[in-house]
Amino acid sequence: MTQKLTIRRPDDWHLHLRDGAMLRAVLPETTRHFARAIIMPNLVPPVVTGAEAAAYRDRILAALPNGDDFTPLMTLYLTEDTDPEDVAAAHASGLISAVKLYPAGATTNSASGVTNFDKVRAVLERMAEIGLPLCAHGEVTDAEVDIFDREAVFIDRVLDPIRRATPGLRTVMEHITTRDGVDYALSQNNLGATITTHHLIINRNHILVGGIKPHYYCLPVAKREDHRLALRAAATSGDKRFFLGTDSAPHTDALKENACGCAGCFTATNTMSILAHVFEEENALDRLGAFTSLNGPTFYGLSPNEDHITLTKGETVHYPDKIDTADGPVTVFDPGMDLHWRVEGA
Ligand SMILES: NC(=O)N[C@@H](CC(=O)O)C(=O)O
Ligand SMILES: [Zn+2]
Ligand SMILES: [Zn+2]
Repeated sequence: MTQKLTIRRPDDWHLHLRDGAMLRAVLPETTRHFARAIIMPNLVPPVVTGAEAAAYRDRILAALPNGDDFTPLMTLYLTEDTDPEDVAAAHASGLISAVKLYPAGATTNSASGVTNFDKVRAVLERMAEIGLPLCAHGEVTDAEVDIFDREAVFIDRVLDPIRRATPGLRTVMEHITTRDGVDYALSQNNLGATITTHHLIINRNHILVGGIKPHYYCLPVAKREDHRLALRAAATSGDKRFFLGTDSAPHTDALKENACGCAGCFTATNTMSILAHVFEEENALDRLGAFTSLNGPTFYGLSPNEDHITLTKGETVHYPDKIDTADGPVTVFDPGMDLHWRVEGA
């Protein structure tokens, strides 16, 4: 008997679409399955003002494949010069859904991020007043902190102090990668945590054993197996604090397979197949829809999508190894296993 699973159309609560030729090449990979996505603002230069977010939204809409129904949910990149009034106006007009915090230097295109958190106090307080969520890339950047500890240290030194100092600030811990992240999320209210597809699949051995695998390198870097298991338990638990943010982050092969390779895994293409596989392994197929389609809208105060998708299990599903772009090929994340779930009609 063919196994079938029908869920509400999913959304992606953390997505990098880039711009120009890359945007045009990767956008269909997301809009094929997803109805909405939180669009990351780490372009070069970053999307800082409401006017810049409006222009970026227009470029995304102009690049949409014919007939695809997709809503980009825009974000602003928080800098030490961000104007609370501009943020509030962008929120009031319905243009933006969140503000993104990058500690300066933490990840790809984060040079304009925050170093001195006192300088963004007024913006955070305004956001708490108006109910606008803060999405945080949760890693400290101090040279003396080991890269595998940077998420846990961020929670203690930055996130928890911000939340105590700004009661009511709705916060999303983006792409959590540790048991510490899961435990902190479970201890809080008014807080969500996105989990990526790839962090449910890989641990740090996948990056480093048998030769360095640049296509498994992303930030926050994958941690040891115990942390991956904690993420799988959280994602498949149904707990409303956890939802999908693929963090699908395209970089060309030339930039990944490089002496100083870029961080980011490109998972838009095969994410739904991989997630169905993971949830089936965890005996949690009945909770896939909560993770991909219900918990995110609940956190962001939106309705779940009205329409549905159906996944069927059958023969091995083949995805392209690479997506062609005018800038060069982008490698699709390899989960290292055969996939059998496919989204019907797509
Ligand atoms: N996750 C990544 O490894 N890379 C992201 C940035 C980010 O989400 O931190 C990117 O923009 O390439
Ligand atoms: Zn990030
Ligand atoms: Zn990201």
